[in-house]
Amino acid sequence: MSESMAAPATTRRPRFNSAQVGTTARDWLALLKPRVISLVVFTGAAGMAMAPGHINPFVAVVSIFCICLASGAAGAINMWYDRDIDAIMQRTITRPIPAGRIPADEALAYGIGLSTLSVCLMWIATNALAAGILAFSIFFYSVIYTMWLKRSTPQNIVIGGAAGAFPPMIGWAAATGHMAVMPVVMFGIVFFWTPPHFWSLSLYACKDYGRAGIPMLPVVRGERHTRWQIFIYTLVLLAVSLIPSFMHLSGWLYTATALVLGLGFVACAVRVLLEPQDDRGTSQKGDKAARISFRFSLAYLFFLFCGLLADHMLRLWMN
Ligand code: HEM
Ligand SMILES: CC(C)=CCC/C(C)=C/CC/C(C)=C/COP(=O)(O)OP(=O)(O)O
Repeated sequence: MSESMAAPATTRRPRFNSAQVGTTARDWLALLKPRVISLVVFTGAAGMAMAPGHINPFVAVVSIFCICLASGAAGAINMWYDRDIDAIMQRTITRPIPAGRIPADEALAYGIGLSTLSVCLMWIATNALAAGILAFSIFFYSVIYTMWLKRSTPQNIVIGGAAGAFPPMIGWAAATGHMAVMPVVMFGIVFFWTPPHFWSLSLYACKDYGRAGIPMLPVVRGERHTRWQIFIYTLVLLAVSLIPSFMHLSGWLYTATALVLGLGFVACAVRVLLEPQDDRGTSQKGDKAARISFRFSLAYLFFLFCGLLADHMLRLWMN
């Protein structure tokens, strides 16, 4: 399959509004990709908690709420734009727009409205830097990743992953009004975590992406190549995760956490690499190793940032 692919034709539906189809609150919530938000918000809160000085608790809660709103709003714009391919893929066919429970134009208005609200509220509650990075993250995910990269290159999530890596920087900026090395390192960790996170899933969602014409790595370069890329990126991630230790930004507790989790992730990647497969690299075990690697990726990021926070608190307490 070529790297530059035409977007699939948009599904045509009769015009209707959400009152006519009995849209529920659950549908509006689903548009925000709430489970993804939970981890995005946690990384943003971690960036804020790592920052020096004291942040007013009310401002902290409002800032975290803004990251939550922004991430959800970007997810809604993503679902609006991707409604044609979401209607083709098994994994996404029951989403509110392809299932006909929310009209596409209402989803777009919702996404734009929440985006505007989140950025304005962040600016009022904190500062221009935090609001600016928040606005840029929404733009990066909904326009650069969703509308451009996702349908045009198998490197889509490597570059697009930057969108999801900004929240620790947003949290830090909200607390301090400026940037520093630590939030940039946290950005780097999430950035290099994204490829093994997503490519693990893409190995078992490969047929769906192929059918929808999306040039994800296993569709374009094959599953064997993707297995190697997952392995290489987990090694790079292990190295990047140790930067806080080498730069004396964190202590032994974080170093031990990063080593244990990092080696665990590398072990998952080795299992993905060595899983019994046919000549094309397709698993003969129902993609068990890739499913484990995807689940481990979520636990990895959560516990790594827990380790960073625990280490930070321990050092504050010791001093
Ligand atoms: C461009 C970057 C990313 C891509 C392409 C990506 C892709 C995906 C996909 C396709 C899923 C499956 C969703 C489903 O089952 O419908 C998923 C799940 C998930 N992602 Fe990512 N992801 C990215 C970045 C992130 C980031 C930055 C975070 C958080 C820091 C994150 C957190 C999660 C979580 C928590 C889930 C599990 C959701 C669930 O249990 O349903 N992802 N991701
Ligand atoms: C503050 C802020 C704006 C943060 C943004 C956070 C962010 C970029 C999250 C990305 C999460 C995600 C599920 C991407 C998948 O999109 P996809 O379209 O490839 O996946 P899909 O096929 O499941 O829709």
